[in-house]
Amino acid sequence: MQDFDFTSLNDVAALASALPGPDEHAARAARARQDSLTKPPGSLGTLEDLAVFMAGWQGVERPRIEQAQALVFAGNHGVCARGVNPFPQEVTAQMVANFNAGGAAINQLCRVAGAELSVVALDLDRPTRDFTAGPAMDEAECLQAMRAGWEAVDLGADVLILGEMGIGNSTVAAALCAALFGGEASDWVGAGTGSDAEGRALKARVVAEGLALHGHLPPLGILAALGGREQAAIAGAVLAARIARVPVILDGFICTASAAPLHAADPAFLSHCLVGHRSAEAGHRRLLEALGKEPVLDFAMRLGEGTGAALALGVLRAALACHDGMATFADAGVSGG
Ligand SMILES: Cc1cc2ncn([C@H]3O[C@H](COP(=O)(O)O)[C@@H](O)[C@H]3O)c2cc1C
Ligand SMILES: O=C(O)c1cccnc1
Repeated sequence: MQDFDFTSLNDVAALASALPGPDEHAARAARARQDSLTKPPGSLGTLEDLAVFMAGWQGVERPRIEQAQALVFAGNHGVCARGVNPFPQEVTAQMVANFNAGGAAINQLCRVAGAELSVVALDLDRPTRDFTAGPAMDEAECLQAMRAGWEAVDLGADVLILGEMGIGNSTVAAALCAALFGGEASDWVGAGTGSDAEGRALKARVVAEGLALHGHLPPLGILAALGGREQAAIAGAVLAARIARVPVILDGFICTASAAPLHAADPAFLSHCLVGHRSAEAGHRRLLEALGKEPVLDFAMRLGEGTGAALALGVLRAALACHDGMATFADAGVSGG
């Protein structure tokens, strides 16, 4: 893959005109294989669609997952000065230490699902600016974080799982969604780590202030002005994977919202992305509708870190095991319908 110099957000948006598509020939061959396997056609439902999706992006009839990369990006947010976060901001760095020690939920789920986890902490001691006072990041800061995400991607991976850690970022995600897709601030605000009704009302007021300042910007301008470093890094990783045709599993509300500015710039940017689960965070249902994506799982989870995406990797592996390992009617001597 050619390098990209990240000199302007306009250049990033312009990448949309030269994106490689999935391999339609491989996808058709995979669909035909599904129809030849020893089961009534279509009876494995979404497992069949997942296998065909993977075949298209990997460009082979029988896709494999030998190397699954999981990336968790962490960042800190100036908007925490507004009191939108029940937990203190130090928890971001403390959780990064916990990830590195193997003690978080994402560590266990990656181990079970067979994904190799890397954590990328982005300037945790230098939070972004409070978006109700000005842009959270300027263009150069946003591009730098996007580049960090891009460079973290293993282009040889068979699938990429994305997650985030950043105290206060449920407010950031709500602001991104409201600016990109419209509606009231309160439509997108949820409990996050446990904000009560009063806390959620404060979050909605803060998001509305951010919208009034930055809501008019183009999608990637919105990412810079309302997002944080881990949101920009997730967008950069999604972009690198898209260009290298590495399929991606996004996580919950916050991870999906981080990729949403790319969708708003051009929906083709996210055509290689599955969403691992529907988070219990209030805005995720609405966001998935805006993106036109059905999640793999709906498990009432609302943690972040990439946990829902890692869990969905197990389903993806199951889909490929059936696709690859099942006998055809001809092989097994089973009579067709
Ligand atoms: C111990 C702990 C572990 C976490 N792991 C993910 N998050 C999640 O919660 C945060 C967003 O919620 P809010 O906007 O309410 O701060 C993010 O860091 C997200 O990844 C966590 C939060 C906590 C407290
Ligand atoms: O769905 C998410 O991404 C989420 C929800 C609440 C808190 N942290 C993350």
